[in-house]
Amino acid sequence: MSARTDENTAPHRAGFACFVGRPNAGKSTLTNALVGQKVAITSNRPQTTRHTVRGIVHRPDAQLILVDTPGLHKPRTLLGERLNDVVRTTWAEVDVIGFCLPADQKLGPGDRFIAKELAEIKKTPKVAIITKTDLVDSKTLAEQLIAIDQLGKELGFEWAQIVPVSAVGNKQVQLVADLLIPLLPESPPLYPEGDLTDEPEMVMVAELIREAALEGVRDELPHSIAVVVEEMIPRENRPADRPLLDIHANVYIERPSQKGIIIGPKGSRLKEVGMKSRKHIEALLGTPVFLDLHVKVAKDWQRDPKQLRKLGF
Ligand SMILES: Nc1nc2c(ncn2[C@@H]2O[C@H](COP(=O)(O)OP(=O)(O)OP(=O)(O)O)[C@@H](O)[C@H]2O)c(=O)[nH]1
Repeated sequence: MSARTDENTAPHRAGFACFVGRPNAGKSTLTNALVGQKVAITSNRPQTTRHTVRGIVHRPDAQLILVDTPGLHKPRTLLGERLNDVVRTTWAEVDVIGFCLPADQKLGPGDRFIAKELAEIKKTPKVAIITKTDLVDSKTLAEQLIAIDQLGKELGFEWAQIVPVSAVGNKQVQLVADLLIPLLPESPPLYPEGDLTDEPEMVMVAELIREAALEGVRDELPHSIAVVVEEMIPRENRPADRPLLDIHANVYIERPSQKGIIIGPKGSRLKEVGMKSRKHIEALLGTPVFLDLHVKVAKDWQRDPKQLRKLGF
């Protein structure tokens, strides 16, 4: 199959891009805005994107496959080290890297740490994406643009582009895709049209539950929650026009003392987590769902290689 769609038009391009940046930089939100459907986990807590989730932007002349990675950070646990490995492996494999920097925060040591790592990946074009521009005035934005340009120069490389965007305010979201696409190789489409993600459904369902469980919990909890979907089976003997999918999932925490926080008074919080995530799961899978959630303690799972494997890391 030729990469050219027509002799007079530009060649078809297809390839992989990943967004990097420190926790909370807005990577997941931008991925969702570009793909136009909720595929990556977002939350106002740092480091919630554990799995590599791909969203696909389909255009007549291009296919942009987005790989959403966890934030690179100083590893304190075995989980932290594994996450950083995932990030580096992803960087080395993609066609273009989008470095997300929030407009409302001055460049800090965290950004420099990532930028230095990026400078090591010489061959891959790097686009600086200034996120959350709705939070700042034009003067602050201009200063950020200059600072980012300078950062590249200090580290000995040029950004292929620097583009400001607001995923929440829906400003310049399409422009981000417009600028990334020319940096992709000429290639026919790599995925069937209409595919939004190739993440296994069970992992995405687990992410949705985890996202709901993270909402409004205390600071110490986010890194201690893992969700595993044990099974998803269509309920038997349902009328054809009223199917029901039974989903059994376990919410893992590290210490018995965390159980109360997740479950809430008389189970009220867990019920809410179930209701909220069920809505998202039904939207994702397009079928009514019966969600059965259990909270389990997996002692110190972040430090235990066997548990990590079991929980999918
Ligand atoms: N005002 C505003 N807020 C944004 C924008 N994009 C993201 N946010 C908020 O910033 C927070 C973090 O966004 P995420 O997309 O989860 O950030 P992330 O970089 O994926 O975070 P990690 O998964 O922790 O690496 C959330 O509360 C978002 O709602 C934006 O364009 N404008």
